[in-house]
Amino acid sequence: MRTVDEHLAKLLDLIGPLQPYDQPLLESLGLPLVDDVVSPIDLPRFTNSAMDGYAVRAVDVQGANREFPVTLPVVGEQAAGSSTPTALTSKTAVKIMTGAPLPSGADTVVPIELTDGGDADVQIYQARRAGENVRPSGEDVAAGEIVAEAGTVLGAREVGLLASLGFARLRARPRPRVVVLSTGTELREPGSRLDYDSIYDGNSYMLAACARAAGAIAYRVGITSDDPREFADVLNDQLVRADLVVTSGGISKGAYDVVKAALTDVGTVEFAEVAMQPGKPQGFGTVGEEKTPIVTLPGNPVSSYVSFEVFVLPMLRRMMGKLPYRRPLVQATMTEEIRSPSGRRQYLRGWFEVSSRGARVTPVSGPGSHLVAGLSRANCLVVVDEDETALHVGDTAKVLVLDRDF
Ligand SMILES: Nc1nc2c(c(=O)[nH]1)N[C@H]1C(S)=C(S)[C@@H](COP(=O)(O)OP(=O)(O)OC[C@H]3O[C@@H](n4cnc5c(N)ncnc54)[C@H](O)[C@@H]3O)O[C@H]1N2
Ligand code: MOO
Repeated sequence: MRTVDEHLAKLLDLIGPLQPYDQPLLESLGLPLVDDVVSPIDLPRFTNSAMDGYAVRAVDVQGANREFPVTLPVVGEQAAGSSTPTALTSKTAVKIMTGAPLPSGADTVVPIELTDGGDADVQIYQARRAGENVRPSGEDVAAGEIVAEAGTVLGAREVGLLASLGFARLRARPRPRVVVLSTGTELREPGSRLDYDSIYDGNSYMLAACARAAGAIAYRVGITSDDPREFADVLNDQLVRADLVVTSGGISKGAYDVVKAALTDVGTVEFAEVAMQPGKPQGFGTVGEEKTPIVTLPGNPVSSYVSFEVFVLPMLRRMMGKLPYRRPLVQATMTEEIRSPSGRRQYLRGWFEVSSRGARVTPVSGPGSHLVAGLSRANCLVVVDEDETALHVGDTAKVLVLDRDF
């Protein structure tokens, strides 16, 4: 049996980062930048007022108070976006709004609450220091400065900054298009009627959701039967829109293992056993003229989920240019004992929490790879290495905390 790490290395070899292109800014949310972004402008663009009030020279209002206000003539008004620059001479004031350019000659702004709010003349009730309530141009960003480095994953704050700098589009790698197929004659679409031995197709929904949560575009094709010909036809039809195909089921040792039957000796697909639990049977390779990568996951739902986490998620991240490829392991203290057979890396479902006592993890659900409700109650996977057979209360466990950005 090959190890998880050996298998993952082979999968990562199968694909590379997708070709970047200019994407609309909002579409690049969650994607890493391909290039450093250099600011074309200063931010603030121009020196402006932080308050609604009066732009003045600090020396002209020195010593002002409610008993002895300083009175100045109001020589103009400056609103944000009015496009007409104003200037101010000694011992005058310009009425100004928040965000409006500071008139030349002014060096401070007296908030309107500290004046009588006059239009022709204004009484100033409190002195301000030079620079108070003034937002200097370039204070935040200077033109020519690198504001975001290549590799930065764009979140809401970065998108806000880049829009503020005038970027409508950015070079980023496309989201991989993932075609998800589930196989099994026993499967039925949710919402349809069940026969006595049929079950609903949970996996194609779960895997499509996993792909979407990873930042990919998921095409859930749904169910194909255990007929290898039908599977091969559906697969061929889908290749045109796939950067990666992910299948579930039909790869173990049963009489109707459709994926294995259809893909053995086709393209470069190979089937292997990986020293992990769940997720022992695995397959991968390329199919079709374009050599589209395909990963065939086991049908047991928990096996499918864990295989996606461990193998497909790193592939999608590599295609998008996101680092690291693998979800980081964190340490947590076991609150209960767990046992594990040696020779296979175990991924046990757990509940991870951080409190004043530190990070702790508690096993959730049994180890059966059919226990989907148990899986849904977990928020992490406890990773027990191949050579470990037990973790005791108080031991430090390695944990993959699910659903977190990294
Ligand atoms: N003789 C052996 N039998 C099995 C072995 C083995 O080594 N020797 N390995 C077991 C392991 S481990 C796994 S995992 C499974 C993998 O089997 P397949 O990938 O071929 O999957 P299926 O047989 O098609 O299905 C397994 C199980 O999962 C259910 N299933 C399948 N698809 C879905 C779906 N879309 N939604 C919900 N449930 C699904 C299916 O009904 C089966 O119960 O093989 C073991 N057997
Ligand atoms: O290894 Mo299978 O993937 O346990 O259930």
